[in-house]
Amino acid sequence: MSTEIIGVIGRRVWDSRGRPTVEAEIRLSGGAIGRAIAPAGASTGSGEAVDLRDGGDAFGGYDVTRAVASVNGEIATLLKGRDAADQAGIDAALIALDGTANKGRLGGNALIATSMALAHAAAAAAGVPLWRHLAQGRPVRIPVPEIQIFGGGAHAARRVDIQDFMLMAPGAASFAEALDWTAEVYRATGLRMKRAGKLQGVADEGGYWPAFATNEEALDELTAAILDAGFTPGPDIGISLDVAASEFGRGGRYRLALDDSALDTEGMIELLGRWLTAYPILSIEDPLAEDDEAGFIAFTSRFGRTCQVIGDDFLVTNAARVEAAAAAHSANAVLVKPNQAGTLTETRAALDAGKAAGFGTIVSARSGESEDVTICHLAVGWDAGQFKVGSFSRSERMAKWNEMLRIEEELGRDAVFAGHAALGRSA
Ligand SMILES: C=C(OP(=O)(O)O)C(=O)O
Ligand SMILES: [Mg+2]
Repeated sequence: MSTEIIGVIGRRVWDSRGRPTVEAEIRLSGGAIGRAIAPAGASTGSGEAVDLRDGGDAFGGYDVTRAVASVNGEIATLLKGRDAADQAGIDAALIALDGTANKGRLGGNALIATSMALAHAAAAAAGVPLWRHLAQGRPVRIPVPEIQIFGGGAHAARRVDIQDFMLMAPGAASFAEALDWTAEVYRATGLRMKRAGKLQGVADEGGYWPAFATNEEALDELTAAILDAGFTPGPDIGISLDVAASEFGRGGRYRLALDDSALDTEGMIELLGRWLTAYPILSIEDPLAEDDEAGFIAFTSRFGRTCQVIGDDFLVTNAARVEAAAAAHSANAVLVKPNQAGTLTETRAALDAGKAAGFGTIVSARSGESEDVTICHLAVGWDAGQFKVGSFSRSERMAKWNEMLRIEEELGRDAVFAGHAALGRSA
Protein backbone atom coordinates (compact mmCIF):
# COMPACT_ATOMS: atom_id res chain seq x y z
CA MET A 1 0.00 0.00 0.00
CA SER A 2 1.41 3.39 -0.93
CA THR A 3 2.76 5.38 2.00
CA GLU A 4 2.91 8.82 0.39
CA ILE A 5 1.43 11.45 2.72
CA ILE A 6 -1.49 13.25 1.09
CA GLY A 7 -3.17 14.86 4.11
CA VAL A 8 -2.18 16.22 7.52
CA ILE A 9 -4.85 17.51 9.88
CA GLY A 10 -4.42 19.19 13.27
CA ARG A 11 -7.46 19.02 15.53
CA ARG A 12 -8.32 20.50 18.94
CA VAL A 13 -9.56 17.71 21.25
CA TRP A 14 -9.80 17.33 25.05
CA ASP A 15 -7.74 15.59 27.70
CA SER A 16 -8.60 13.93 31.01
CA ARG A 17 -8.15 17.16 33.00
CA GLY A 18 -10.68 19.07 30.89
CA ARG A 19 -8.01 20.90 28.93
CA PRO A 20 -7.70 21.21 25.17
CA THR A 21 -4.92 19.24 23.48
CA VAL A 22 -3.67 18.46 19.98
CA GLU A 23 -4.68 15.55 17.77
CA ALA A 24 -2.81 14.94 14.50
CA GLU A 25 -4.20 12.85 11.66
CA ILE A 26 -2.12 11.68 8.71
CA ARG A 27 -3.66 10.31 5.52
CA LEU A 28 -1.74 8.27 2.97
CA SER A 29 -2.32 7.84 -0.75
CA GLY A 30 -3.05 4.12 -0.29
CA GLY A 31 -5.95 4.94 2.05
CA ALA A 32 -4.28 4.30 5.42
CA ILE A 33 -4.88 6.80 8.24
CA GLY A 34 -2.88 7.38 11.42
CA ARG A 35 -4.09 9.43 14.37
CA ALA A 36 -2.54 10.38 17.73
CA ILE A 37 -3.23 12.76 20.63
CA ALA A 38 -0.57 14.64 22.62
CA PRO A 39 -0.69 14.09 26.41
CA ALA A 40 0.30 16.78 28.95
CA GLY A 41 2.19 16.67 32.24
CA ALA A 42 1.59 18.60 35.47
CA SER A 43 4.89 17.90 37.23
CA THR A 44 7.12 18.70 34.28
CA GLY A 45 10.91 18.68 34.10
CA SER A 46 12.47 21.98 33.07
CA GLY A 47 14.32 20.21 30.23
CA GLU A 48 11.16 18.93 28.51
CA ALA A 49 9.99 19.84 25.00
CA VAL A 50 7.60 22.79 25.33
CA ASP A 51 3.88 22.03 25.57
CA LEU A 52 2.83 25.08 23.52
CA ARG A 53 -0.17 26.87 25.04
CA ASP A 54 -1.79 30.17 24.08
CA GLY A 55 -1.22 33.15 26.30
CA GLY A 56 -4.03 35.21 27.81
CA ASP A 57 -6.91 33.15 26.42
CA ALA A 58 -10.25 32.26 28.02
CA PHE A 59 -8.69 29.04 29.32
CA GLY A 60 -6.01 30.85 31.30
CA GLY A 61 -3.26 29.97 28.83
CA TYR A 62 -4.36 26.36 28.47
CA ASP A 63 -5.57 26.50 24.89
CA VAL A 64 -3.71 25.00 21.95
CA THR A 65 -4.77 27.22 19.04
CA ARG A 66 -1.18 27.87 18.02
CA ALA A 67 -0.08 24.24 18.32
CA VAL A 68 -3.04 23.06 16.21
CA ALA A 69 -2.21 25.77 13.67
CA SER A 70 1.39 24.43 13.55
CA VAL A 71 0.06 21.04 12.41
CA ASN A 72 -2.40 22.45 9.88
CA GLY A 73 0.13 24.96 8.55
CA GLU A 74 3.89 24.51 8.46
CA ILE A 75 3.92 20.82 9.42
CA ALA A 76 1.30 19.86 6.80
CA THR A 77 3.26 21.72 4.11
CA LEU A 78 6.48 19.94 5.13
CA LEU A 79 4.97 16.45 5.19
CA LYS A 80 2.80 16.36 2.09
CA GLY A 81 4.39 14.21 -0.61
CA ARG A 82 6.83 12.56 1.80
CA ASP A 83 7.00 8.83 2.59
CA ALA A 84 5.33 8.00 5.93
CA ALA A 85 7.58 4.94 6.29
CA ASP A 86 10.57 7.28 6.77
CA GLN A 87 9.96 7.99 10.49
CA ALA A 88 13.56 9.00 11.25
CA GLY A 89 13.84 11.28 8.19
CA ILE A 90 10.54 13.02 8.89
CA ASP A 91 11.27 13.41 12.61
CA ALA A 92 14.62 15.03 11.72
CA ALA A 93 12.83 17.36 9.29
CA LEU A 94 10.28 18.29 11.99
CA ILE A 95 13.08 19.12 14.45
CA ALA A 96 14.82 21.26 11.81
CA LEU A 97 11.56 23.00 10.85
CA ASP A 98 10.92 23.97 14.48
CA GLY A 99 14.50 25.20 14.75
CA THR A 100 14.56 25.73 18.54
CA ALA A 101 16.34 23.67 21.21
CA ASN A 102 13.09 23.08 23.16
CA LYS A 103 10.55 22.81 20.30
CA GLY A 104 8.91 25.97 21.58
CA ARG A 105 8.17 27.51 18.18
CA LEU A 106 5.86 24.88 16.65
CA GLY A 107 5.21 23.18 20.01
CA GLY A 108 6.37 19.85 21.41
CA ASN A 109 2.67 18.90 21.59
CA ALA A 110 2.21 19.55 17.84
CA LEU A 111 5.38 17.63 16.99
CA ILE A 112 4.73 14.54 19.15
CA ALA A 113 1.13 14.21 17.95
CA THR A 114 2.40 14.35 14.36
CA SER A 115 5.30 11.97 14.98
CA MET A 116 3.06 9.37 16.65
CA ALA A 117 0.33 9.74 13.98
CA LEU A 118 2.99 9.07 11.35
CA ALA A 119 3.93 5.76 13.00
CA HIS A 120 0.25 4.76 13.17
CA ALA A 121 -0.22 5.57 9.48
CA ALA A 122 2.84 3.54 8.45
CA ALA A 123 1.70 0.56 10.56
CA ALA A 124 -1.83 0.78 9.13
CA ALA A 125 -0.39 0.85 5.59
CA ALA A 126 1.65 -2.27 6.41
CA GLY A 127 -1.50 -3.92 7.79
CA VAL A 128 0.05 -4.75 11.17
CA PRO A 129 -0.49 -3.48 14.73
CA LEU A 130 1.83 -0.62 15.65
CA TRP A 131 3.81 -2.69 18.19
CA ARG A 132 4.61 -5.26 15.50
CA HIS A 133 5.58 -2.55 13.01
CA LEU A 134 7.98 -1.06 15.60
CA ALA A 135 9.46 -4.43 16.64
CA GLN A 136 10.47 -5.23 13.05
CA GLY A 137 10.71 -8.94 13.90
CA ARG A 138 12.86 -8.48 17.04
CA PRO A 139 11.74 -10.36 20.19
CA VAL A 140 9.47 -8.42 22.54
CA ARG A 141 8.21 -8.81 26.10
CA ILE A 142 4.99 -7.70 27.75
CA PRO A 143 5.98 -4.99 30.26
CA VAL A 144 5.51 -5.03 34.04
CA PRO A 145 2.89 -2.40 34.93
CA GLU A 146 3.40 0.27 37.60
CA ILE A 147 -0.13 1.02 38.83
CA GLN A 148 -1.03 3.97 41.05
CA ILE A 149 -2.99 3.38 44.26
CA PHE A 150 -2.69 6.85 45.85
CA GLY A 151 -2.07 10.09 43.97
CA GLY A 152 -0.43 13.05 45.66
CA GLY A 153 1.85 15.97 44.94
CA ALA A 154 0.90 18.05 41.89
CA HIS A 155 -1.82 15.50 41.04
CA ALA A 156 -3.81 15.95 44.26
CA ALA A 157 -3.32 19.56 45.37
CA ARG A 158 -0.30 18.41 47.42
CA ARG A 159 -2.53 16.44 49.81
CA VAL A 160 0.58 14.32 50.43
CA ASP A 161 4.08 15.29 49.32
CA ILE A 162 4.86 12.13 47.38
CA GLN A 163 3.23 12.15 43.94
CA ASP A 164 2.69 8.45 43.16
CA PHE A 165 2.23 5.54 45.53
CA MET A 166 2.14 2.63 43.11
CA LEU A 167 2.11 -1.14 43.09
CA MET A 168 4.34 -3.36 40.98
CA ALA A 169 3.86 -7.11 40.62
CA PRO A 170 6.95 -8.41 38.81
CA GLY A 171 6.29 -11.85 40.34
CA ALA A 172 3.06 -12.29 38.38
CA ALA A 173 3.09 -14.80 35.54
CA SER A 174 1.57 -12.41 33.00
CA PHE A 175 0.35 -8.86 32.50
CA ALA A 176 -3.21 -10.10 33.00
CA GLU A 177 -2.25 -11.63 36.35
CA ALA A 178 -0.38 -8.46 37.41
CA LEU A 179 -3.60 -6.48 36.75
CA ASP A 180 -5.67 -9.05 38.68
CA TRP A 181 -3.38 -8.82 41.71
CA THR A 182 -3.17 -5.04 41.62
CA ALA A 183 -6.92 -4.63 41.23
CA GLU A 184 -7.42 -6.71 44.36
CA VAL A 185 -5.05 -4.46 46.31
CA TYR A 186 -6.70 -1.35 44.81
CA ARG A 187 -10.13 -2.52 46.01
CA ALA A 188 -8.75 -3.56 49.40
CA THR A 189 -7.23 -0.10 49.75
CA GLY A 190 -10.57 1.53 48.93
CA LEU A 191 -12.31 -0.61 51.54
CA ARG A 192 -9.77 0.36 54.21
CA MET A 193 -10.19 4.04 53.38
CA LYS A 194 -13.97 3.82 53.42
CA ARG A 195 -13.94 2.12 56.82
CA ALA A 196 -11.60 4.81 58.19
CA GLY A 197 -13.74 7.59 56.69
CA LYS A 198 -10.85 8.70 54.49
CA LEU A 199 -12.23 8.06 51.02
CA GLN A 200 -12.18 11.46 49.28
CA GLY A 201 -12.40 10.64 45.58
CA VAL A 202 -9.64 10.18 43.03
CA ALA A 203 -6.56 12.16 41.97
CA ASP A 204 -5.49 13.12 38.42
CA GLU A 205 -4.42 9.62 37.42
CA GLY A 206 -7.25 7.75 39.14
CA GLY A 207 -5.52 6.75 42.38
CA TYR A 208 -7.32 7.50 45.65
CA TRP A 209 -7.04 11.11 46.82
CA PRO A 210 -5.39 10.51 50.19
CA ALA A 211 -6.55 12.27 53.34
CA PHE A 212 -3.50 11.24 55.32
CA ALA A 213 -1.64 13.07 58.06
CA THR A 214 1.80 11.81 57.00
CA ASN A 215 3.50 10.30 53.95
CA GLU A 216 4.21 7.23 56.09
CA GLU A 217 0.48 6.71 56.61
CA ALA A 218 0.12 6.17 52.87
CA LEU A 219 2.95 3.62 52.96
CA ASP A 220 1.41 1.88 56.00
CA GLU A 221 -2.02 1.74 54.36
CA LEU A 222 -0.63 0.39 51.08
CA THR A 223 1.38 -2.31 52.84
CA ALA A 224 -1.66 -3.26 54.93
CA ALA A 225 -3.85 -3.40 51.80
CA ILE A 226 -1.40 -5.79 50.10
CA LEU A 227 -1.78 -8.06 53.14
CA ASP A 228 -5.58 -7.59 53.25
CA ALA A 229 -5.76 -8.75 49.64
CA GLY A 230 -3.97 -11.94 50.63
CA PHE A 231 -0.50 -11.25 49.24
CA THR A 232 2.91 -11.17 50.89
CA PRO A 233 4.54 -7.77 50.33
CA GLY A 234 8.02 -8.27 48.90
CA PRO A 235 9.84 -8.78 45.62
CA ASP A 236 6.85 -10.39 43.85
CA ILE A 237 4.39 -7.63 44.72
CA GLY A 238 5.60 -4.40 46.26
CA ILE A 239 5.55 -0.63 46.28
CA SER A 240 6.89 1.79 43.68
CA LEU A 241 7.14 5.51 44.50
CA ASP A 242 7.40 8.57 42.29
CA VAL A 243 8.70 11.14 44.78
CA ALA A 244 8.69 13.83 42.04
CA ALA A 245 11.08 15.72 44.31
CA SER A 246 11.52 18.65 41.90
CA GLU A 247 8.03 19.73 43.02
CA PHE A 248 9.23 20.50 46.55
CA GLY A 249 13.01 20.64 46.28
CA ARG A 250 15.51 23.04 44.75
CA GLY A 251 19.10 23.99 45.42
CA GLY A 252 19.56 21.05 47.82
CA ARG A 253 16.62 22.08 50.07
CA TYR A 254 13.51 19.93 50.36
CA ARG A 255 10.35 21.25 51.97
CA LEU A 256 7.91 18.47 52.91
CA ALA A 257 4.57 20.09 53.75
CA LEU A 258 3.06 17.10 55.58
CA ASP A 259 6.02 16.55 57.85
CA ASP A 260 6.49 20.30 58.20
CA SER A 261 10.17 19.71 57.68
CA ALA A 262 12.91 21.27 55.57
CA LEU A 263 15.56 18.71 54.69
CA ASP A 264 18.89 19.01 52.94
CA THR A 265 19.96 16.43 50.35
CA GLU A 266 21.42 14.13 53.00
CA GLY A 267 18.25 14.39 55.10
CA MET A 268 16.11 13.53 52.09
CA ILE A 269 18.27 10.50 51.30
CA GLU A 270 18.09 9.35 54.92
CA LEU A 271 14.29 9.71 54.98
CA LEU A 272 13.93 7.60 51.82
CA GLY A 273 16.48 5.13 53.20
CA ARG A 274 14.31 4.66 56.31
CA TRP A 275 11.30 4.00 54.07
CA LEU A 276 13.31 1.47 52.05
CA THR A 277 14.11 -0.39 55.27
CA ALA A 278 10.59 -0.24 56.70
CA TYR A 279 8.46 -0.88 53.58
CA PRO A 280 8.51 -3.32 50.62
CA ILE A 281 9.67 -0.69 48.08
CA LEU A 282 10.99 -2.02 44.75
CA SER A 283 11.44 1.23 42.82
CA ILE A 284 11.82 4.99 43.47
CA GLU A 285 11.46 7.67 40.78
CA ASP A 286 12.97 11.16 41.09
CA PRO A 287 14.05 10.68 44.73
CA LEU A 288 15.87 14.02 44.50
CA ALA A 289 15.17 17.19 42.53
CA GLU A 290 16.21 17.55 38.89
CA ASP A 291 19.00 19.98 39.85
CA ASP A 292 20.51 17.65 42.50
CA GLU A 293 22.83 15.39 40.51
CA ALA A 294 25.11 14.86 43.51
CA GLY A 295 22.07 13.68 45.47
CA PHE A 296 21.11 11.23 42.71
CA ILE A 297 24.67 9.84 42.67
CA ALA A 298 24.72 9.41 46.47
CA PHE A 299 21.26 7.84 46.54
CA THR A 300 22.02 5.41 43.69
CA SER A 301 25.36 4.39 45.20
CA ARG A 302 23.68 3.67 48.53
CA PHE A 303 20.48 1.95 47.41
CA GLY A 304 20.76 1.21 43.67
CA ARG A 305 21.78 -2.43 44.10
CA THR A 306 18.46 -3.38 45.68
CA CYS A 307 16.13 -0.60 44.50
CA GLN A 308 15.36 0.70 41.03
CA VAL A 309 16.28 4.43 40.82
CA ILE A 310 14.39 6.13 37.99
CA GLY A 311 15.15 9.49 36.44
CA ASP A 312 12.08 11.31 35.08
CA ASP A 313 12.32 15.12 35.49
CA PHE A 314 16.04 14.43 35.96
CA LEU A 315 16.55 12.78 32.52
CA VAL A 316 13.54 14.11 30.53
CA THR A 317 13.68 11.34 27.87
CA ASN A 318 16.95 12.74 26.55
CA ALA A 319 19.58 10.29 25.22
CA ALA A 320 22.53 12.55 26.08
CA ARG A 321 21.30 12.93 29.67
CA VAL A 322 20.79 9.16 29.97
CA GLU A 323 24.35 8.56 28.75
CA ALA A 324 25.67 11.10 31.24
CA ALA A 325 23.65 9.44 34.05
CA ALA A 326 25.10 6.05 33.11
CA ALA A 327 28.64 7.46 33.23
CA ALA A 328 28.02 9.19 36.58
CA HIS A 329 25.99 6.27 38.08
CA SER A 330 23.30 8.76 39.04
CA ALA A 331 20.36 6.42 38.28
CA ASN A 332 19.76 2.86 37.09
CA ALA A 333 16.53 3.38 35.16
CA VAL A 334 14.94 5.93 32.86
CA LEU A 335 11.30 6.96 32.47
CA VAL A 336 10.44 7.42 28.80
CA LYS A 337 7.68 9.92 27.94
CA PRO A 338 7.31 10.70 24.22
CA ASN A 339 6.13 14.27 24.75
CA GLN A 340 9.17 15.09 26.92
CA ALA A 341 11.31 14.45 23.83
CA GLY A 342 8.91 15.72 21.15
CA THR A 343 9.47 13.08 18.45
CA LEU A 344 9.35 9.28 18.44
CA THR A 345 12.90 9.05 17.08
CA GLU A 346 14.30 11.02 20.03
CA THR A 347 12.13 9.03 22.46
CA ARG A 348 13.50 5.79 21.03
CA ALA A 349 17.07 7.12 21.28
CA ALA A 350 16.61 7.83 25.00
CA LEU A 351 15.21 4.34 25.58
CA ASP A 352 18.04 2.75 23.58
CA ALA A 353 20.61 4.75 25.55
CA GLY A 354 19.05 3.35 28.72
CA LYS A 355 19.20 -0.21 27.43
CA ALA A 356 22.82 0.21 26.30
CA ALA A 357 23.65 1.28 29.87
CA GLY A 358 21.83 -1.71 31.39
CA PHE A 359 19.16 0.61 32.83
CA GLY A 360 15.57 -0.36 33.46
CA THR A 361 13.35 1.39 30.90
CA ILE A 362 9.77 2.43 31.62
CA VAL A 363 7.44 3.83 28.96
CA SER A 364 5.11 6.25 30.73
CA ALA A 365 1.86 8.14 30.26
CA ARG A 366 1.38 11.71 31.51
CA SER A 367 -1.05 12.95 34.15
CA GLY A 368 -3.12 14.60 31.38
CA GLU A 369 -4.13 11.79 29.00
CA SER A 370 -6.76 10.70 26.48
CA GLU A 371 -8.04 7.53 24.84
CA ASP A 372 -4.79 7.40 22.83
CA VAL A 373 -3.02 4.05 23.33
CA THR A 374 0.18 4.68 21.35
CA ILE A 375 2.38 4.19 24.43
CA CYS A 376 1.19 0.56 24.83
CA HIS A 377 2.60 -0.18 21.40
CA LEU A 378 5.85 1.67 22.11
CA ALA A 379 6.32 -0.27 25.37
CA VAL A 380 5.91 -3.62 23.60
CA GLY A 381 7.40 -2.82 20.18
CA TRP A 382 10.51 -1.28 21.75
CA ASP A 383 10.62 -4.00 24.43
CA ALA A 384 10.79 -1.49 27.30
CA GLY A 385 10.09 -4.08 30.03
CA GLN A 386 8.04 -1.67 32.20
CA PHE A 387 4.97 0.50 31.68
CA LYS A 388 3.54 3.31 33.87
CA VAL A 389 0.05 4.65 33.20
CA GLY A 390 -1.69 5.66 36.45
CA SER A 391 -4.49 3.87 38.25
CA PHE A 392 -7.75 2.06 37.67
CA SER A 393 -11.05 3.95 37.70
CA ARG A 394 -10.37 6.47 34.93
CA SER A 395 -11.05 5.42 31.37
CA GLU A 396 -8.04 7.18 29.81
CA ARG A 397 -5.92 4.83 31.96
CA MET A 398 -8.11 1.74 31.42
CA ALA A 399 -7.82 2.28 27.66
CA LYS A 400 -4.09 1.54 28.04
CA TRP A 401 -4.34 -1.40 30.46
CA ASN A 402 -7.02 -2.98 28.28
CA GLU A 403 -5.01 -2.43 25.07
CA MET A 404 -2.07 -4.20 26.71
CA LEU A 405 -4.35 -7.15 27.55
CA ARG A 406 -5.29 -7.33 23.86
CA ILE A 407 -1.62 -7.31 22.81
CA GLU A 408 -0.81 -10.03 25.35
CA GLU A 409 -3.70 -12.09 24.01
CA GLU A 410 -2.58 -11.52 20.41
CA LEU A 411 0.89 -12.83 21.27
CA GLY A 412 -0.75 -15.88 22.83
CA ARG A 413 1.74 -18.60 23.71
CA ASP A 414 4.58 -16.38 22.48
CA ALA A 415 3.82 -13.74 25.14
CA VAL A 416 6.71 -13.32 27.59
CA PHE A 417 6.04 -11.24 30.73
CA ALA A 418 9.13 -9.14 31.48
CA GLY A 419 8.98 -9.86 35.26
CA HIS A 420 11.77 -9.25 37.78
CA ALA A 421 14.53 -9.01 35.17
CA ALA A 422 13.04 -5.79 33.78
CA LEU A 423 13.77 -3.73 36.90
CA GLY A 424 16.88 -1.56 36.90
CA ARG A 425 19.53 -2.52 39.45
CA SER A 426 23.04 -1.15 39.85
CA ALA A 427 25.95 -3.58 39.50
C1 LIG B 1 3.42 10.89 34.95
C2 LIG B 1 3.95 11.85 35.73
O1 LIG B 1 3.30 13.02 35.96
P1 LIG B 1 3.25 14.24 34.96
O2 LIG B 1 2.68 13.73 33.67
O3 LIG B 1 2.38 15.24 35.65
O4 LIG B 1 4.67 14.70 34.79
C3 LIG B 1 5.27 11.66 36.35
O5 LIG B 1 5.77 12.57 37.03
O6 LIG B 1 5.89 10.61 36.21
MG1 LIG C 1 7.61 11.32 37.51
